Amino acid sequence: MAGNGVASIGECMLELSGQTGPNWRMGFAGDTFNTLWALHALSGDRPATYVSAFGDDPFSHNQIGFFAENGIGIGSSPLIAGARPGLYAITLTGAERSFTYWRGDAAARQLASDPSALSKNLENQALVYFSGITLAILEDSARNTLLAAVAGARAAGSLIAFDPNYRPRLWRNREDAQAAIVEALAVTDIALPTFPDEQMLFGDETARATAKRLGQWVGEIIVKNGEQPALICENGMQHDMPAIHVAAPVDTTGAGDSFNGGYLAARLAGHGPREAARRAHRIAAAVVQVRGALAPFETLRAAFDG
Ligand SMILES: O=C(O)C(=O)C[C@H](O)[C@H](O)CO
Repeated sequence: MAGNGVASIGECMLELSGQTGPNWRMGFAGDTFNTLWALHALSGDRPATYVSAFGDDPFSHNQIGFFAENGIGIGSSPLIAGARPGLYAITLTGAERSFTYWRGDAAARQLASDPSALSKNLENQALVYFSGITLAILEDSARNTLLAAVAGARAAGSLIAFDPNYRPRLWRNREDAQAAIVEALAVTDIALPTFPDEQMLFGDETARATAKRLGQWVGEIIVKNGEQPALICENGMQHDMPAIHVAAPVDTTGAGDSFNGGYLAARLAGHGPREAARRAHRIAAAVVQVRGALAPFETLRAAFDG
């Protein structure tokens, strides 16, 4: 029987954001963590676990401390001697973000190094979330371990949610990314792709084409498309859900991840896909108005409740 918890699997980095002159603000972020952050803010009664691997340096300690202060645990995730977190910096052109990474030897790459710890982390979860970035940072055999653990959680009754989140630079080639993402979709209940990513990776011409392709494997699909409407597909029914126009966005980092967190929180709370998408759009609109990927819990809660 699946339990009450929510777990997200991946890499949380050190984040440099909000550059003003030579000064940067350091925080913690990473796509799957950003989603868990919003999901946890909006479903605080559910135990939240960030499933990854961590180092033993001061930055890893601070990172785990930051999670704990905000009510997010790390379960049985490995702590690896001598390892440390990855780092990324946000550069803004207007509000549009681009990222520079230092992450090649991050501890998180070893998140599947202990298969039994990984499976244990996925026990008693109402929902397990992961992304294409989670897949991309793993060696082939570790990726197979991850997908087997996710399939095990699904067989035990957890709902599995997946965002293909394509980062070309993290993959050896396009074919590897396509194959791994299709394998992940085969164990997914709710897919949350972004149209421009799917267009880049699979050549889809429209969001509807993306939904049709993913419909081979997944019953519930939400195709995000920035400021364009999101396309919701559930059991063959399709709806366009308009996004919210933000007059003065400051930083688009984490908007899609936070949308996912809002959508999943709403679905877990019993809302249908359309109401979940409405709330998720409000969450994304709130997140583009703060610097960095994470908005304060109160901001997220106010947006969720409308
Ligand atoms: O790009 C990544 O791997 C990140 O996780 C950094 C950002 O937080 C993320 O991309 C925002 O979606």
